[in-house]
Amino acid sequence: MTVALHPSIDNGVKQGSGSFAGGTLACKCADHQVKVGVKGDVAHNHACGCTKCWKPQGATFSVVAVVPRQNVTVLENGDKLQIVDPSAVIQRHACKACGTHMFGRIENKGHPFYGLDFIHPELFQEQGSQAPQFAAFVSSVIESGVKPEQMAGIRSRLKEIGLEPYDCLSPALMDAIATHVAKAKAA
Ligand SMILES: N[C@@H](CCC(=O)N[C@@H](CSCO)C(=O)NCC(=O)O)C(=O)O
Ligand SMILES: [Zn+2]
Ligand SMILES: [Zn+2]
Repeated sequence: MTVALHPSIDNGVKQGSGSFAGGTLACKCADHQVKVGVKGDVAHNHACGCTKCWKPQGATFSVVAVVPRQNVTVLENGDKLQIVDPSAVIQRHACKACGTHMFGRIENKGHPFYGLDFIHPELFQEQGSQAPQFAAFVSSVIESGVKPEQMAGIRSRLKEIGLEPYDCLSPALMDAIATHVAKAKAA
């Protein structure tokens, strides 16, 4: 049986249109859905194995991407949003009724990713946003109950669908973080 990672990638990674102009994210409630508008395409889309990112029922990984925070607007039913963990670096604003994370925001102005919000592209009502590019925090799925002996199968399935597995972020993002830290130290 094929290893299940996340419903949006289990049948293969669908490439983005390359011209996604943005759209609306909707939560999983049957009515009074929380709706969040996003301008423009997402960036650095990835599968994330960490315990903090929201996953749909039964998924092992989340699929999460970033957008400039000024491109994110709560459109409807914002009164249903609450911050999951105010002490986390990424403050995830989730629907109180269905638990779906609508956007994650970094409020620490010194953080390397300050200015970017984390969103889940599968919640777009529209098609065509950037496809996942890699898999991050892969070893962290063990913290959610995956057995260590399942990891070889998970990593090989990720590679099979074109998502290079990393146990932190991708080298490009880790380099960006280190560059920010080095500049902050030098200042
Ligand atoms: N092993 C931990 C890792 C959690 C973690 O550090 N997650 C990253 C990536 S989230 C999106 O890529 C992170 O930056 N977290 C900050 C935060 O969540 O506030 C675990 O699995 O919990
Ligand atoms: Zn909801
Ligand atoms: Zn994560």
